[in-house]
Amino acid sequence: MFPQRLDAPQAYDIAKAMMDGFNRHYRLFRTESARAKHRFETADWHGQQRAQRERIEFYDLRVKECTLRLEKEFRAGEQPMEVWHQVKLHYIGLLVNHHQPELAETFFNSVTTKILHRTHFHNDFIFVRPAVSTEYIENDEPAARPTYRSYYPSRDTMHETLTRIVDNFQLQREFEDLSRDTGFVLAAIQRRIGNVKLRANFQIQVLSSLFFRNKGAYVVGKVINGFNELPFALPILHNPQGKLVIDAALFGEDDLQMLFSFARAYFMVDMEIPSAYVQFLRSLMPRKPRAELYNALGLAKQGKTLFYRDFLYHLRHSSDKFRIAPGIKGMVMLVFDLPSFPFVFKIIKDYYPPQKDTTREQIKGKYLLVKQHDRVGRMADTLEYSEVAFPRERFDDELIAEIQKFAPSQLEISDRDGDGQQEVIIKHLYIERRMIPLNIYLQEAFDTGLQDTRAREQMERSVVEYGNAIKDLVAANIFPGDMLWKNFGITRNGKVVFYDYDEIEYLTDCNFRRVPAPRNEEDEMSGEIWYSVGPKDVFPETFGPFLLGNPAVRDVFMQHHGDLLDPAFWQAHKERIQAGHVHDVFPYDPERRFAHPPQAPATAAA
Ligand SMILES: Nc1ncnc2c1ncn2[C@@H]1O[C@H](COP(=O)(O)OP(=O)(O)OP(=O)(O)O)[C@@H](O)[C@H]1O
Repeated sequence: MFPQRLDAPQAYDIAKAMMDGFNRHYRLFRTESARAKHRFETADWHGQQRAQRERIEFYDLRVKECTLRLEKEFRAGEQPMEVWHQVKLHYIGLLVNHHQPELAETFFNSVTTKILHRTHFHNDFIFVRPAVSTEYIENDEPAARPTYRSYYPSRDTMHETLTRIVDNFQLQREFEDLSRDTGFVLAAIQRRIGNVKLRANFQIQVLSSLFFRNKGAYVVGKVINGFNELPFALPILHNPQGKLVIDAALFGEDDLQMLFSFARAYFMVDMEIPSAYVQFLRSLMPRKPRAELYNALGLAKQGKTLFYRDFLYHLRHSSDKFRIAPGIKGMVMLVFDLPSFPFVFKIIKDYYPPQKDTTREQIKGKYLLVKQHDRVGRMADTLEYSEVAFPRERFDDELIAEIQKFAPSQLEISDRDGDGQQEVIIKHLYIERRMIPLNIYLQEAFDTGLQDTRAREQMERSVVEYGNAIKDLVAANIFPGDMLWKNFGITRNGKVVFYDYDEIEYLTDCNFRRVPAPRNEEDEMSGEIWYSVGPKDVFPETFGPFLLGNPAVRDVFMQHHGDLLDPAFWQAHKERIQAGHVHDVFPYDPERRFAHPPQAPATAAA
């Protein structure tokens, strides 16, 4: 029932306290994101990575703070439901001119669901659906920057305009030769658009904040001509002499999808109106769900909310059943999927075989490590949910039996919300993009037969990419632990991505050792490991027998990645990282990099 009067005085105060809590959160989030520019200018790479990691924690801290305040000042948990109903309505009122209303609604949900009982998790009390529109929000303050800027060059002024676009970001560090680089960009644009006639609406639109991640800053925008739009991104990096360079020009949806991939760390972007950024980015990548764009901007809680809404919507508009995911079953994770939906759901099992010496807490710790670490395009991001309810009739019986057997503590089948429908409630799960497991992908090639050119290419590409994936992880200080093919998947654009995190370690925590020479004949003949092995010892020479049983696979692997079987390779990377080196990660093919002429080495330290 809609209340005709908002007559509970404490309702406004609670709503206001909640809004203050959110505003404080966004202020801190934005300040940290805005500082990325200075860290980039001063080449503070460790600082940038630390900030990327720490910012992820901000949200939960602020939710906790706000929940405590509501309990302390208003005894929020004891308030009757009429009051809570009014709290939501007051809050909507406070959102009318807000610049981040969708984020503030999610914050409201996060706090409220900590206080109210599950039976009240519906639209009267929380924002199951958004109440306030994010369309056409503008910041009218006089000094406000617009979300994006438009430039209207002619053919003759294109070069100069491109230079001005980059100049307008006012980076406080010198370019090596900006005009030369914008010349490269111009040539790349011309290769794309050729000699087409420039229409009346010809323009370049550029988001007014740079996107920062690791050692890069990215200009993001689009070229519009008539009915055509060409998305682009320009990575700006430091060259070895410490001067700025535009490193490449990325164009089109595919390039941008790579840049904004779910397998990479989140960007730092100074945004007053995030929904306007998302809308702009969506025009560049229409197939990318909004949830993933919010994630990529570091607004992961919003990503999670939108993902869940998309998921419920998909459930309503589909009829297939959840099933055990195809592939080799995990020893620590129970994995299921819904064939019509491109994600997998992972539950930590209650017990594991003896070779998996781990605990639920340790596994959660590893997943958290991946979330906070630079994923370098090689580790899938996961969304973590608790108490997720699914309709029972959508579950395959075999899957229920599997969960009952391996993860009974995580399963409840009941009608918790009292609507007469049985639900499967999973206490804790991770959700991640579904990929084709690499073992299945390779098997497809073997089944077709390697005499077939396409099958052979599929095999070769997978093996080369697999090694590249491991090398990228190594450069990012990650030892994947379990490198079997089944723990890697192929994404839509053919990239190999790792997804089995329970044995992951920092490279710098591992000891890479050579297998010692046998002491005597007995050692040599023994099928057992006769030398002592510490918990963090790794013997790269022993990887071969597990991975390279197939001679064709072995040939390709040894040709491109034989160094992965040499302890010296791992040790050298470990030492580089320990010496403070921060690797370069290019979210594009190295061939795309502009060929900058080599510079004389710097005389002073940059
Ligand atoms: N993102 C994904 N896309 C597709 N399939 C997946 C995905 N994640 C997991 N799987 C499937 O589920 C299986 C088990 O997943 P995972 O490797 O995460 O579990 P695990 O218990 O950690 O495995 P292990 O026994 O190797 O430690 C995989 O072998 C694969 O077949």
